[in-house]
Amino acid sequence: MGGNAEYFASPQTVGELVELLRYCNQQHLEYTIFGIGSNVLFSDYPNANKMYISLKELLQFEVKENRWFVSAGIPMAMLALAGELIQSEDFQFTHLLPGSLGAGIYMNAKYYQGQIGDVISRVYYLDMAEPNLEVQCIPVEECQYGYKRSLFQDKPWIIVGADISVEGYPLLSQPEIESILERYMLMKDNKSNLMQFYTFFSGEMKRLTQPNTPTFIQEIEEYRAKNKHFVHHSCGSYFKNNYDIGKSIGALVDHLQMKGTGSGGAMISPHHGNMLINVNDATSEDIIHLQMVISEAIFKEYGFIPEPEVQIIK
Ligand SMILES: NC(=O)C1=CN([C@@H]2O[C@H](COP(=O)(O)OP(=O)(O)OC[C@H]3O[C@@H](n4cnc5c(N)ncnc54)[C@H](OP(=O)(O)O)[C@@H]3O)[C@@H](O)[C@H]2O)C=CC1
Ligand SMILES: C=C(O[C@H]1[C@H](O)[C@@H](CO)O[C@H](OP(=O)(O)OP(=O)(O)OC[C@H]2O[C@@H](n3ccc(=O)[nH]c3=O)[C@H](O)[C@@H]2O)[C@@H]1NC(C)=O)C(=O)O
Repeated sequence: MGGNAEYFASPQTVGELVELLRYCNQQHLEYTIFGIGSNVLFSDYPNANKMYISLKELLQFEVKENRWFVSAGIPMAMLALAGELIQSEDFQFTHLLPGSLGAGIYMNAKYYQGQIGDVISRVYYLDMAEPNLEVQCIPVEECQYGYKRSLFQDKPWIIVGADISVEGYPLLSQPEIESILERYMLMKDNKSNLMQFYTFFSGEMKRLTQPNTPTFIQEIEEYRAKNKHFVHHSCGSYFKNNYDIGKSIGALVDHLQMKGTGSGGAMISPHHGNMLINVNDATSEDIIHLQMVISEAIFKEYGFIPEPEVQIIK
C-alpha cells in the first residue's frame, strides 16, 4: 500500500548498505530503514527526496560454535525452522511470526510468552551518529527490552544482525539451513507478501516435523487460521495493547461492535478487532481514517487514545 517511491534500495551486504548511506549523505537524501514491511504503512504520497531502504535482502545465517550469527533481513520464522533442526523448543514462538529479525529486534516482536529479546545474546548495528559507520555491538542485557520496547527505538542505529546463543544444543548443519535459505531466496519480490510468507514457512515446517508436529506449532497454525491473518493484506496488530485497561485492543473494538466497519477499500477485520485489512485496493488514508474512528470510539468509552504499533512512514 502507499504510493511509489522515487528511490528504493535493498542492499545484500553490510558493505553495500554503508555505501548507500554514504551516498544518501553526499546527495542530501533522507532515508528510512525497514525490513519486510509487515508492520509499516507507507504514505500515499512518498517523500521524493527520500531513499526507502529495505534490509530484506541482507540474508546471512552462520553457524558458529555455541551461537548463530543471523543478519537483519533473515525472517524471524527461519529461527523456528533452525530450532526444529536442533530439536530446541526455544524458537517455536517465531513460527509464522511475520517480519525480519532486524525489525523484530527493534520492536521486540512477541508471540504469547515468547519474545525476540529473550533469544538473542548480542546485537550488531551501525550508529548513524558516528561518521565512520563501523559495525558496533551491544549485549542484550543493555538493550532495555520491555513490551514492544527496546533501546533501539531511541537511537539512530541500524541493526545489521545478532548473535543467538544455542549453548548446549547440537550443532546446526550449515548446509541444511542454507538449503532452506536458498529456497527462501527464490521468492524474490514475494518476500513481503503475507500469503507467500505463510505458504513458504508453513510448508517448510510441515516438511521438517510431520507427522510429529509439536503441539505449540499446531496451536500457532490454528491461531493464525482462526484470525485469518494471512488471507488479506494487513500490518498485523494495528495498536499496542494498553495493559492498564486489562483487555486487549482487539477485545475492546469487538466489545464496541466495530468489527467489519469499512473505510474506502479498508476494513476492521471481521475476525480480529485489532487488525485493519486491505480488502479492495485500500489507500493508506483509508487505514488512517479507520485508526481515527477506532481511537475516537475507544476514547469515548474507555478514556484513553490507543497508541499505534504500526509505523507510519512518510
Ligand atoms: N505477532 C504478529 O503476528 C506480527 C508481528 N509483526 C511484527 O512487526 C515487525 C515487522 O517486521 P518487518 O516487516 O520486517 O518490519 P517493517 O519493515 O514493518 O519495519 C518496521 C520498523 O522497524 C524498524 N526497523 C526495521 N528494520 C530495522 C533495522 N534493521 N534496524 C533498525 N530499525 C529497523 C523501522 O523503524 P524506524 O523507521 O522507526 O527506524 C521500521 O519502520 C516485527 O517485529 C514483526 O514480528 C508484524 C505483523 C504481525
Ligand atoms: C499480531 C501481532 O501480535 C499479537 C500477537 O500475535 C498475539 C499473540 O501473542 O498477541 C497480541 O495480540 P492480541 O493481544 O490481540 O492477542 P489475541 O490473543 O489475538 O487477543 C487477546 C484476547 O482478546 C480477545 N479478542 C481479540 C480480538 C477480537 O476481535 N475479539 C476478542 O475478544 C481474544 O479472544 C483474546 O482473549 C499481539 N499484539 C499486540 C498488540 O501485542 C503483531 O505484533 O502485529
